[in-house]
Amino acid sequence: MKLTIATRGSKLALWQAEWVKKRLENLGHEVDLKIVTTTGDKILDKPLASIGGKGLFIKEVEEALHRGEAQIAVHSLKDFPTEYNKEHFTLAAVPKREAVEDVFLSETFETLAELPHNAVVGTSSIRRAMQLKAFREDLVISDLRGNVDTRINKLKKGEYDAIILAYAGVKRLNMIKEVKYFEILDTDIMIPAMGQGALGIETIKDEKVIEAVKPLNDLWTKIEVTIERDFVDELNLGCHAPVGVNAKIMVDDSIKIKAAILDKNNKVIKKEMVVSFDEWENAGREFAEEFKEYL
Ligand SMILES: NCc1[nH]cc(CCC(=O)O)c1CC(=O)O
Repeated sequence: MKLTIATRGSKLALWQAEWVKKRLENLGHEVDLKIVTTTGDKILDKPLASIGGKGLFIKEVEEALHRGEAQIAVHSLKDFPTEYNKEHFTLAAVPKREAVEDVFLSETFETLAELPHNAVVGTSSIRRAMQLKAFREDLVISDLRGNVDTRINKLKKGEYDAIILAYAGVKRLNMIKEVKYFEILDTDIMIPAMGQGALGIETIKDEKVIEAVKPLNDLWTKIEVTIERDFVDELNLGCHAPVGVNAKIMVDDSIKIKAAILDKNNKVIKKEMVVSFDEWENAGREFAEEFKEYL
């Protein structure tokens, strides 16, 4: 069928929309892209958490769906709020997740541990900042906004000793080679954001459209990200809040969940839980219970 995908215009968003377009075309559909500019794209001088948090990269894209200009929106799942317009739209498919980790990038230092005392690390994410500080109290966190390519250019200009980004985004844009040193950060040190590394394919509530994108869904990824999203939702936190959460289905089918939050005294609280596969549906909300007393 004829389908239009609404997407943001950043290089990463376009790469992701093109990725979905190609797969839908392989399934025999005819696909166009419709590019939309969002509030999150326009305001580049403030940390995202300070401009209202939830849905900054979503609103204008959903408006294009409302106006009938597109039936599908492709998002970085990480930026897709747990509370969205479920009356009109649905998260119809989550493709297989890319690398979930964050990555350390530097022109001068090989690893995070080898950074000199008081080194300046660029990130505007409180999730990353709180975990960096927990790992190395001396590190100086400096604001860094912009698209993935903009942030890497700022690193190369020498404004930071290192920066932290989602590995998935850097990989998709094939930009690892632009930077001298990179280190994939173990999720024990840097717990990723909910849904990090995964795409969210949102559609209008039309059976034909939903059926068209369903083959792109990866059941394992869907289960992992559902646990992560339930966890964040249960704690009433947005996607720009100080919360890291990662669920991973292990080779023995058990599920390992890790999370870190910032408590009311600005201390990082970190816990891990292992559940059996058949408990996955309640796992995210149950795990969240263990964090409620700290918020
Ligand atoms: N917050 C912006 C954003 N949204 C998704 C990604 C990367 C790709 C992904 O996690 O799927 C990024 C960049 C980053 O955090 O480095």
